[in-house]
Amino acid sequence: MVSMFKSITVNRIITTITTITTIIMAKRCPKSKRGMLTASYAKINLFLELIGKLPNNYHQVNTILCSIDLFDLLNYELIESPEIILTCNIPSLISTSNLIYRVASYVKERFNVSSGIKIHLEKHIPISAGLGGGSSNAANCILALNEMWQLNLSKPQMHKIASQFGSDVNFFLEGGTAKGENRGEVITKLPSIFLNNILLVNPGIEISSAEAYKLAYLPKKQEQRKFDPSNLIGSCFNRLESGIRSAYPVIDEIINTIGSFGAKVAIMSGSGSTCLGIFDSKNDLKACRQYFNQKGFWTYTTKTRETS
Ligand SMILES: C[C@](O)(CO)[C@H](O)COP(=O)(O)OP(=O)(O)OC[C@H]1O[C@@H](n2ccc(N)nc2=O)[C@H](O)[C@@H]1O
Ligand SMILES: Nc1ncnc2c1ncn2[C@@H]1O[C@H](COP(=O)(O)OP(=O)(O)OP(=O)(O)O)[C@@H](O)[C@H]1O
Repeated sequence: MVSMFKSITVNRIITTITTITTIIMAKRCPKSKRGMLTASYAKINLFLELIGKLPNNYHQVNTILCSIDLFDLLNYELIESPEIILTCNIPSLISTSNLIYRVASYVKERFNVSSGIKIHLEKHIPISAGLGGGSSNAANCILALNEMWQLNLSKPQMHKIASQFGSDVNFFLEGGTAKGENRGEVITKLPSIFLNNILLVNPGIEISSAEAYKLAYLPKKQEQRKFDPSNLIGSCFNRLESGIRSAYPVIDEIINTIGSFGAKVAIMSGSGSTCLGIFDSKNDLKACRQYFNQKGFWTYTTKTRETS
């Protein structure tokens, strides 16, 4: 009897040790994922000032970026064959110039990955619209492939890759609220800025970042604005806005109209063409949204997010 009791106790101890070891091993060596569905969030720029020109001819910026709850969906699936297959609900984005394809090809080659990947992009973020959709997808791809291909890349390694694919990609590796400096790729995380009742309006025109920067006025040092978090609403500003408002009267009209519906902030996001209004009153926002919907413009009601 005593010897039977002893053997049950020993078995229990062995089982417990085996379970604990399995959990520890699983945490250290996560199983390779076969598939993964992710959200790739957009951003708005609450503030963007031009500080000067960099030796590489890019503009030196000081910008405040916030993730918002508008997103594309990206589905990743491991495949045995070594290809990178990209599919998308918008056929014109199925191309080797898509940032997702470029990032995946680069990572595969740089880290000698033998397996392939099938990626499906379901696009909801308007394109060339100042909401960073392509950059967000690129960052999402770096983070996802790191897991799917078990690369164990550190955050600094991922940031190094990100900066090669655009000035906004580094922001999307972090998300939430952040300051962007240099050409935008030097990111400092900031305490989250919570903003609700944000209306996005896009008239359906695409504006490239290159054009927005080309049209911008570079202010002298004493004219440069500063972002003051204690005066958040009064600080919202975009130096790229006035050049675009002159070149595209529809953007000027949208910003004026958003203001006339009672928004406390009415500015352009990033390089445009999306404009945003921040409202105190939900009813004012609804009326404004309805006005632009009737004109056939794309609209979206959103809020800021703590992560990307
Ligand atoms: C407007 C913002 O979205 C604000 O967050 C970004 O500054 C733009 O980021 P992006 O679209 O990722 O831009 P990139 O792909 O890096 O650059 C596209 C083009 O925009 C111009 N460009 C971009 C960033 C920068 N700081 N100065 C520039 O002059 C350059 O002509 C560059 O060739
Ligand atoms: N995955 C992608 N999603 C959207 N656009 C992409 C993607 N890959 C490449 N592009 C190309 O990148 C260009 C800009 O796209 P994107 O939508 O990121 O602009 P944006 O929102 O103005 O970006 P930003 O705010 O960073 O200036 C377009 O010409 C588009 O065809």
